[in-house]
Amino acid sequence: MSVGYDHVDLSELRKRLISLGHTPGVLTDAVADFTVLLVLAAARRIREGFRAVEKGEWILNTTWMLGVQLTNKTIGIVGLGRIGSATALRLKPFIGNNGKIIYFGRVEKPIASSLGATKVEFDTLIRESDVICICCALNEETKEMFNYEVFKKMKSNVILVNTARGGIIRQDDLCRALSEGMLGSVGLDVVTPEPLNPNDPLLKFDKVTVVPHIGSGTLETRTMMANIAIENVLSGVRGETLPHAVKVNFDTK
Ligand SMILES: O=CC(=O)O
Repeated sequence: MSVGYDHVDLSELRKRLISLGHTPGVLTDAVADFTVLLVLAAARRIREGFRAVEKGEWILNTTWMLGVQLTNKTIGIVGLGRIGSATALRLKPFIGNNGKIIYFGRVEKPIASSLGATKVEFDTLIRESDVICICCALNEETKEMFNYEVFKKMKSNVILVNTARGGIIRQDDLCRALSEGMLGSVGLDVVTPEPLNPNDPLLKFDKVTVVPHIGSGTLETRTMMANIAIENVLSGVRGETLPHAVKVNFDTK
């Protein structure tokens, strides 16, 4: 019951002629909402704020706990597909008329032009963005695409949010970059492994917010996903084509 299928061995399915169903389309809004939530949470230091209140470390000082405002900023979206474009659409009012949306990778064409989003090289995106949202699928091309060399090129106060798959970020490199003082703040709904060990080094950085892969976790979306999964299963047991099938390509020649 997921839209992503990076956890399934497609070549094994192909060999065994097993069909694969997934639940596309219905989680776009939930995940896009959640991506915005993480952008704002990271920009406004929500995790540190909660902690300060809980630990009695609330300081009455106007220069304390200052965050970053999104007005006029450049948002970089990696993967302007369904979720990426819904995220960009939601973030557009926050950046205002002088903000910019740039993107790299897959694109839903009509949306990109109506957003006024500009396609750029990956290198440009990571150098110029104030906020980077990872919204692409995990595959051979995107695996560990965010590594130490990439973190080094980012703005020192960049906000990095990943609601796609943990494997797109090389996590050891992220910890190294953070321990060397790089990056502004980070919001992660996806990590490696899941669940993350509570002693994982990633959790010691105040500026990293990790949540437990709940981007699609609304009652509405999970209900739609369940219904799609049920339709897939029923069609499967009846020997019919799955209504929401992953293209496994059973070409065996
Ligand atoms: O991450 C969630 C999904 O792929 O459904």
